[in-house]
Amino acid sequence: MSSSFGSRFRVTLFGESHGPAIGAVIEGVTPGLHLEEGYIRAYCARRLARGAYSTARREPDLPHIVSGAVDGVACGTPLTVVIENTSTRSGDYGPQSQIARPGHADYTGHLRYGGFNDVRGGGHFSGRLTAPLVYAGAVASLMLRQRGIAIGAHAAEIAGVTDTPFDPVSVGPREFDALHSRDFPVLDPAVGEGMQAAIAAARADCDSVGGVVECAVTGLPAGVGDPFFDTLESRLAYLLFAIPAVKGVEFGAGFSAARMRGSESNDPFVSEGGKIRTSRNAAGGIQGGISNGMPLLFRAAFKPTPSIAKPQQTVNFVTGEALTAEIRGRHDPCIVPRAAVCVEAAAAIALADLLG
Ligand SMILES: Cc1cc2nc3c(=O)[nH]c(=O)nc-3n(C[C@H](O)[C@H](O)[C@H](O)COP(=O)(O)O)c2cc1C
Ligand SMILES: C=C(O[C@@H]1CC(C(=O)O)=C[C@@H](OP(=O)(O)O)[C@H]1O)C(=O)O
Repeated sequence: MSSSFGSRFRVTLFGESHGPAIGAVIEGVTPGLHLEEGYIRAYCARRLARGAYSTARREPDLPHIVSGAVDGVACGTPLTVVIENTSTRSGDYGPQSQIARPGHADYTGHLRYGGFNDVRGGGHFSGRLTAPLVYAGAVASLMLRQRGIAIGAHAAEIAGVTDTPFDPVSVGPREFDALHSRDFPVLDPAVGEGMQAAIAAARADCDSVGGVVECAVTGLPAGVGDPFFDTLESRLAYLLFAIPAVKGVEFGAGFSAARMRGSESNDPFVSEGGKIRTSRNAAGGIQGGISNGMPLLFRAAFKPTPSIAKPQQTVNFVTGEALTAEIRGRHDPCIVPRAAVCVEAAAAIALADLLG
């Protein structure tokens, strides 16, 4: 069983998409931390379904704190947050409960839990579990903010439409603030229009599209991370791959470094006012698994949403009968716009755990 992560900042997720509630138990919160309601509300709101590019399932996702805080101040003891599921429509899953939705976790979940898993809405596998993940990320971000660490993410690519990338050397809180104030998380709003048109076209075709989230962290001191098994990349990737539908993670130049020469991939060192920096940042701020003081930069690839209305070949995994699946329900035609904050949250949790 592993719905828990971390040792110094530990997050346990619980619940299913169509149960009464989902939530998190968060351990390692700094005693006395002010759980700023406005900050946490705005942070979590970035994950809410909205516009024509999200699922039609709409819920306020109000966090109810049931332990670990008094009058909005963390006690330091386990902080438990409960978020009600208020818009379930389980009838969409009744007749298809034994049908393996291509791309979803119905079949593997059935194998892993001997058929006792809650299949409604993907149960514990659902992207819905990112609501408490994001709440925990908001708390972690408040802790990181006290250390001058800031995190921002944007939809770098959707259906082949690309946003302006972060400047790998100078990216900072100014870009993050702009992103956090926008409904659609892109640096260039005109690009966002193109992305939304591509999502609408896929939806009209009973299909879905994927994309890439780019994330940056600034203010992280040099020297964080350990070889071999606790490298900064490993710790971040571990959390990023917990987000449903993430299929690839790269740091800095990532896979494109495989096509560079050493002279392009190496970041020249410079000394500025007694501080050592690099004049480029192909390393994404990490060398030898340890932060070098430059912005951390990484990208997470999201596959297209698996539940699509287009007829697909599959089987009933109990009887073995061949079927054509025509999936009903309220699904995101693209996960990426809502997932940018999930990537920020995953990074915040990983870093809060590393920094202790
Ligand atoms: C924020 C978010 C929303 C998602 N929305 C949907 C959805 O509406 N329909 C769906 O089939 N999958 C959705 N997913 C993805 C599935 O949960 C995921 O593909 C599934 O659990 C299988 O896991 P895997 O893709 O990592 O193998 C969403 C994921 C996230 C992070
Ligand atoms: C509800 C959310 O996302 C859900 C994630 C999801 C999935 O299969 O991952 C399937 C859909 O839910 P359902 O089929 O149960 O209506 C999405 O709406 C959410 O993110 O809050």
